[in-house]
Amino acid sequence: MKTLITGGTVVGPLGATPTDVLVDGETIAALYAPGVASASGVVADKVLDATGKYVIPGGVDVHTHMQLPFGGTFASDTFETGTIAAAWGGTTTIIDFAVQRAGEVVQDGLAAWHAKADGNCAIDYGFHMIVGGVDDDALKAMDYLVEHEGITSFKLFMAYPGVFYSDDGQILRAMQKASDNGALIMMHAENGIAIDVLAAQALARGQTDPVYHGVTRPSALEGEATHRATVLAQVAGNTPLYFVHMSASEALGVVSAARSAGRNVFAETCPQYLYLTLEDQLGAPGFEGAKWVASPPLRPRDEPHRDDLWRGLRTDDLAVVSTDHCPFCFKDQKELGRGDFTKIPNGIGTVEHRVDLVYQGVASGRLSLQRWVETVSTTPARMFGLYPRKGIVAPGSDADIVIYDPNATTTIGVATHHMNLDHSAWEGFEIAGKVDTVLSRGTVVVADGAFHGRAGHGQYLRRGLTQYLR
Ligand SMILES: NC(=O)NCCC(=O)O
Ligand SMILES: [Zn+2]
Ligand SMILES: [Zn+2]
Repeated sequence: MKTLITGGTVVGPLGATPTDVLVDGETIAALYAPGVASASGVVADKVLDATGKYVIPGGVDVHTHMQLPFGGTFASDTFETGTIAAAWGGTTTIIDFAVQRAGEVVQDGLAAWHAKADGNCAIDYGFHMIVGGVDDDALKAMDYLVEHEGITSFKLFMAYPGVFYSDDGQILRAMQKASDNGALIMMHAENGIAIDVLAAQALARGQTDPVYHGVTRPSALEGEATHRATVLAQVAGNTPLYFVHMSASEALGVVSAARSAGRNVFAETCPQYLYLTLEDQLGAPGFEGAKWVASPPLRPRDEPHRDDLWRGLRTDDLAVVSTDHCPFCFKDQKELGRGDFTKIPNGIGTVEHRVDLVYQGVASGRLSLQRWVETVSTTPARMFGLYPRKGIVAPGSDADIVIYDPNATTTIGVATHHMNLDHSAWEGFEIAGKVDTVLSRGTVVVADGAFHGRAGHGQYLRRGLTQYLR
């Protein structure tokens, strides 16, 4: 089956160029200057007219938590519902986090994630591994996963004592292992020990509302943990280090300084930290703010975090925008924390909206077209060993393609989204631009306002080592 995409402007890291794209089967076969394909007699089974639209590589969301058991419940999107929602939003690859908890065998945690995901995903998927219990066996398993399972990134937590938390010694040992086997260490950098003290003190004062989740996780404690992790990575042998869901100016400053010193230190942020605030969302009246309880928390409106994060995206100090998609319904899930903010399951659902939300940076003049594509697709693919199979519109790459209409508009809301979530953290957000058509490995999965894909189409991706080292 051959598909010719005509009349569009292909956007990639090198710029935006009017180009026709020929897809043959699951991959991109050729790129043509406008009109050259028809003049040279190229015959296709299907023609997609992309006139006036951008043709971009499918989005790569490297931070999702489908069906994650967390906070006494499970993230509400399954691999099926979450990947269908992702496809609607122009994301054609996710990397989800398989989990090993302290005392568990790492390979058992991985098998549990395959059991949830295999045969159920509508788009391609890979896994990182959360190592919740760094010990001799887990360290050995890290080698095994890199060599045999295509899992080349491991998340550690300086937050959540008693759940996923690693102490500095455990972090150092895991970093030493990654220095040896080439894996990337992903870090949740918040000082969880200090945060637990602040949270207990707030509760003792009767401060139980969702906003205190933010108040008790100050940005300085993200900055402190970020600094500590960069020092530990240096001591461990200059381990490549990637900070997840960065929210704070202090943390970004640490990353900028490390990068200026030539270190292999990288970071992602998420749309919630670019747009939403502690006062406007987390501080909503009553218990409403629970919808936006996530860690790190939304930051105060009058502090410089959001502007700094946008600047970081421009300079590549922030290389990636992921979602940290971890949805919990308001009813019965977020409500577990009524009267005690520490019991509100942490997480926000955004997997469907990332490509649109970052495009708003282009629409508002804060980000170039190239940086949009780099931060949502090309760099995540390179960072996590998927390039050039993913992340670029080029001959030989998987035909994961989004036709994006910059002249259409959409409004986000629970009535129209496809995530399994009874509210939207983005309710009423007006979006300039719209995902028009989505191809996943050559198959049209979204077109004409309808989903044409199927659960089970998505393939497991064995990943190589990071390709983003300096
Ligand atoms: N971020 C969040 O609040 N929930 C998901 C787990 C994590 O990434 O820390
Ligand atoms: Zn985290
Ligand atoms: Zn996460």
